[in-house]
Amino acid sequence: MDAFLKIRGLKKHFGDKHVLDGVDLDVAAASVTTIIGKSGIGKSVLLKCIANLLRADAGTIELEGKAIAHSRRRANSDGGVSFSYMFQNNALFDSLTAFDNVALPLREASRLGRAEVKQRVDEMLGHLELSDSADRFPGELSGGMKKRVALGRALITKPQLVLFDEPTTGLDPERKFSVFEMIADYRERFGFTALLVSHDIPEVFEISDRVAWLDGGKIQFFGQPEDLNSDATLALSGFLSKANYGRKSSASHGGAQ
Ligand SMILES: Nc1ncnc2c1ncn2[C@@H]1O[C@H](COP(=O)(O)OP(=O)(O)OP(=O)(O)O)[C@@H](O)[C@H]1O
Repeated sequence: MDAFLKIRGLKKHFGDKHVLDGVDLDVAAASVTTIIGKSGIGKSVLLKCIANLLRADAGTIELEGKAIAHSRRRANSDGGVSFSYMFQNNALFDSLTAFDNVALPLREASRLGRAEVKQRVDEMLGHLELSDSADRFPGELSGGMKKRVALGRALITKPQLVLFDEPTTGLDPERKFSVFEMIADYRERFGFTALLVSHDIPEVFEISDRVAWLDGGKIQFFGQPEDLNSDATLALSGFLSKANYGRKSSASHGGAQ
């Protein structure tokens, strides 16, 4: 069966820096795939190319067999796959309350009436433990709360594909766990396909069906988290051990250490 998201030969350079140099990646429908890699290696650039926020120099990106340009960023569109993007820096609107930030994509989609928008947003804020902060502006929220508002905004339209750029960075361990749990839970309920960028190794592996390691402009490893230790090259082992993950010296099995 064809991949839900299929990337072939993707290239992107800035000046003389070839950040993506022939990325191939297949993502199955309703799966969670996590891209890992060193800081500055090109993970966000890859997500931005998929989200159509950056134009690749070469290569193809297809969603359900259609070139990405034919897909839509919002749900309920007449054609293409609906997707949303959760920005690394949240990208909330400072002049809008938490409620209005989450409601914005629903209002833009605009087929829902006021009461239904309110009901959906209230429900989302409840899941995110933000009901008491609905009327607060981003400037009045903690870093973790802003992250959760951004998560709510990414999920409120029930998109088919969600791109998460470091959804848990800066959160305390408990909140980190609850954001991962929420992504897994929403995926279960709405069946979306998720592509994440994360440095939270090994916690993110708990919800990942597949892991893709980006290095040297290409996906150098693609497989299940369990296979990371057994199939890792020397270079990948080096990356994983710096991330405090993986087989250490004579350990017989992989897994978090
Ligand atoms: N718009 C841009 N113009 C010029 N260079 C860019 C641009 N966007 C990204 N880059 C460069 O591309 C490289 C990859 O950046 P990217 O943000 O994708 O890294 P990353 O793997 O997501 O890093 P991190 O894990 O630290 O967030 C970096 O060298 C960055 O400076």
